[in-house]
Amino acid sequence: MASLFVHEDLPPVLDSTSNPPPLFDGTTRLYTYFPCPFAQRVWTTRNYKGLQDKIKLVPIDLYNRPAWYKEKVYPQNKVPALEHNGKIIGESIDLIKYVDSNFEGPSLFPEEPAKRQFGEELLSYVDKFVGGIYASFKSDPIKEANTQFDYLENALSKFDDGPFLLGQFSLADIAYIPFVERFQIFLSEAFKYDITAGRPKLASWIEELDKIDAYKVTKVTDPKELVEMYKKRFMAASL
Ligand SMILES: N[C@@H](CCC(=O)N[C@@H](CS)C(=O)NCC(=O)O)C(=O)O
Repeated sequence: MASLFVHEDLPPVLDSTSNPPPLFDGTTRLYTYFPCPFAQRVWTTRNYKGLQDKIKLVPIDLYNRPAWYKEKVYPQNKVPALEHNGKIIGESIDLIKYVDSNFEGPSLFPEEPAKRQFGEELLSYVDKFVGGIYASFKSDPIKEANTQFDYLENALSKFDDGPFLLGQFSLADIAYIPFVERFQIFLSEAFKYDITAGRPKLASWIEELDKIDAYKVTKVTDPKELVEMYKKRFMAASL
């Protein structure tokens, strides 16, 4: 089934001066921070499944957080978090699986056992992919980027019935793309490294993802700000 995405106006961002929403009133809420790649995974999943009316976005200003968020919503004080059926659930990979399994809309995980198995493998590997690249900014980003993006290029060869990691668009693509998007910007800007050079499957994967509105509306809006943030956060010692 194709995406049920519909365009929407984004709600205002809540900060330390904002009142909490009427918590645990039966509304399902996704607490988010628009620039966060982890939260972006859940936002994209929600959009693709057409759940704009069922899961309300509650954007939080992470740099000026309302005290009630930690006290009353999510003691871990991170995003994303989902308020659903009187409970708060966190962790983006658990959440994209949860939203896919517990809400209506097109399924984002295939039925075929071989695809399910590889999908789980990709979802287990994603922290290594992300962590490896983050850690390498202080040492040898080119070497690590070669390893990690070759891994993706290789993974994209596994199924040839579509341009995505499991053939059709799935949770596996949603888990990786927010980070690939950011690494593409940063590696190009800071190291003149083009992640798609010599990787045709990766290039067409990104191109196809860019055609999916549910993802497109969640993309980085200010690449310059991202580059500055990455420099400060991951390369501070070398500045
Ligand atoms: N493992 C978590 C990571 C979430 C995370 O680190 N979110 C960041 C924003 S991108 C956050 O909330 N940081 C606030 C903090 O750590 O205080 C997930 O996958 O959801």
